Amino acid sequence: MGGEGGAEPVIHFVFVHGASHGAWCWYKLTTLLDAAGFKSTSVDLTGAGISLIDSNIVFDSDQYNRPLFSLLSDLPPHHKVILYGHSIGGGSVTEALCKFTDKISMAIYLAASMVRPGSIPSPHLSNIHVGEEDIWEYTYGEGTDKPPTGVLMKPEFIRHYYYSQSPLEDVTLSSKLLRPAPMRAFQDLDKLPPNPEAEKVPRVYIKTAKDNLFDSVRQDLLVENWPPSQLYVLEDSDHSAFFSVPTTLFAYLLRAVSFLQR
Ligand SMILES: CC[C@H]1c2cc3[nH]c4c(c3C)C(=O)[C@H](C(=O)OC)c4c3nc(cc4[nH]c(cc(n2)[C@@H]1C)c(C(C)=O)c4C)[C@@H](C)[C@@H]3CCC(=O)O
Repeated sequence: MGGEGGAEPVIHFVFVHGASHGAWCWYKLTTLLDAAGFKSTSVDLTGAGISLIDSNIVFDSDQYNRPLFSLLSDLPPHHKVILYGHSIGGGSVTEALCKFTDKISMAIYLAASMVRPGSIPSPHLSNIHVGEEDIWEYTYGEGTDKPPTGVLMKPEFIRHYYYSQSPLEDVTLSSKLLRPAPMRAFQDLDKLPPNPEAEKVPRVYIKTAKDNLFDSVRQDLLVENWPPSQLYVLEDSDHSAFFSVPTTLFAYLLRAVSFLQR
């Protein structure tokens, strides 16, 4: 899996965050993995985390995903990784799966967008609609007469929708780190041509049962439309399992990858 040339192949996880989040959100899970001897890398997509780019000038999914694509294209020959995406980060995972199929041994989707390449995603899959105010705050980087360029959840809704079951310290920290997400980059995620080779890579879906943002019905719909090889349910998790149930998430991760070694 790792193929470093040493005695034991290194199992290497690559983590991809969802909207407004960054590499920082994986700190609990990567601490557990590193302590257990695995290799883990968390990326900041363009305009997220500590990326120096303003998300209002991220125009498409290729630009948004570039840090992930660079990481995958720089891997040594025969080195494969396990890609792990949260929420809309699942769209980035699927794009990477299609572009770098031979670099990926497994794709794991955590409460994530998992849409089969070549299919037309149902409009019911997402509750987030461009320009609607409600729980979202929009940024108009090109003027108010143009479509919005950025989107961020309003502070008063963050606890309920992202982190209802998570420790308060994580909510406090996240509230300071969330950044507007690049609307235009999301609009072309999940619009991929069919890719039979990418479909051969094993996929795992992890459902979050106490999720106030991406409810069970819509997660089930994704799973039904593109059945994964393994399905797990985190009964006590909100949308952000990396904060609310990190140790169960770690255990499921180990169980999921144990199927690769058989
Ligand atoms: C507004 C347009 C754009 C979009 C934005 C968006 N999607 C999510 C967020 C934002 C700003 C979130 O905050 C949440 C997330 O990543 O949390 C960390 C998002 C989700 N998106 C999902 C699925 C999903 N989204 C879209 C489309 C868009 N999202 C717009 C283009 C699709 C498709 C294919 O159209 C899908 C399948 C979930 C994984 C989460 C929760 C979203 C929800 O409850 O609706």
